[in-house]
Amino acid sequence: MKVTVVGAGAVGASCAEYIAIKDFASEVVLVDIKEGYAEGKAMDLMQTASLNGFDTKITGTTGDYTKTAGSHIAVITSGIPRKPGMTREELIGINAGIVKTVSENLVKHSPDVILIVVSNPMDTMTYLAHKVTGLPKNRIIGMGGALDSARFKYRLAEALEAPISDVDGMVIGGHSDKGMVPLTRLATRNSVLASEFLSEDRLNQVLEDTKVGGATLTKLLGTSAWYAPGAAVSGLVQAIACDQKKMFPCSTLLEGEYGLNDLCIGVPVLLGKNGIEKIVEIELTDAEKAKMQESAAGVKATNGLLDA
Ligand SMILES: NC(=O)c1ccc[n+]([C@@H]2O[C@H](COP(=O)([O-])OP(=O)(O)OC[C@H]3O[C@@H](n4cnc5c(N)ncnc54)[C@H](O)[C@@H]3O)[C@@H](O)[C@H]2O)c1
Ligand SMILES: O=C(O)C[C@H](O)C(=O)O
Repeated sequence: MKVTVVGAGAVGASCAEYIAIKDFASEVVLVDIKEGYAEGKAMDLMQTASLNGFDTKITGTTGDYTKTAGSHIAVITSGIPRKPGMTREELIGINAGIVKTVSENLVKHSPDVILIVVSNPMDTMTYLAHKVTGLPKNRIIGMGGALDSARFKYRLAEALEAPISDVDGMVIGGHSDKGMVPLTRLATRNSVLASEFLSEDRLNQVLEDTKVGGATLTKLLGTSAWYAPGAAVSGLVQAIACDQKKMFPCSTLLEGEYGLNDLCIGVPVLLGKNGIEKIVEIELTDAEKAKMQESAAGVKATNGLLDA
């Protein structure tokens, strides 16, 4: 199983590291535009192999896509991250051009590839990848909900004063400060609804903290986060590589599902060897449906900037 990761920066390198540590891929190719950078990151990571006990071979290249030929899965993390005070949507001007060129290059050398889009604004970049490659919808996956759900569980565990392994929860909707829809109604501690333990106010606080999870870290770090994003991507890659049929909220092209059309947005999907093998439609309340509609309107407004 060959995996390419484009962008050897914070998220790309973290993602490559988690993939290698989990030791399910034979090969990871890192690609960057900065001369020598991907080669350097690959060498540094390979020097952790004997320490961390993995056999995955990691190599790096400065923009030579022939080295990515025959990739089963490719992750796109190339692009600029936001700085404190910015929104993800403000990155579109620079990142759209990068994601377009990178997607074209990847598909040219690996026509059967499954793409995982990470660069922000992620839902719009996933939609753009569809437009430029024309790949079937099961083979283009946007990563956002897996990360947002991990942050939701972190905040739930904090509020419940419970170990994280005790809690479960999911975030759907757009991967943006305003567009996320954490499903607090369905959050649980060991199958018991979180609302049995937490007041409505406390659950709302969990919801609000989750939605600004990325912005909170960006303020602390001066750039956006990478450990949890890298881990979340590696989870999606593993689910596909190992045909796990695992459920994650991912950004996918909707054609009527959830009453939405012609956009990519986060909904639960099953991931296996074919990429997105099923979009899971769960029954939402009227309030949750309204939030999804609002979130979709935000994503569509950003998509509209692609043509501008
Ligand atoms: N979807 C998510 O949940 C999520 C999570 C974290 C970060 N992100 C996004 O991922 C992107 C990367 O974040 P980061 O922190 O790793 O940034 P970074 O600056 O550390 O790394 C980005 C890398 O991309 C490279 N790059 C730029 N143009 C390229 C091109 N044309 N081809 C190949 N490489 C190119 C840069 O040289 C750099 O090394 C940002 O857009 C960020 O907003 C998304
Ligand atoms: O917050 C960001 O800009 C990066 C990423 O989307 C995240 O949620 O960590």
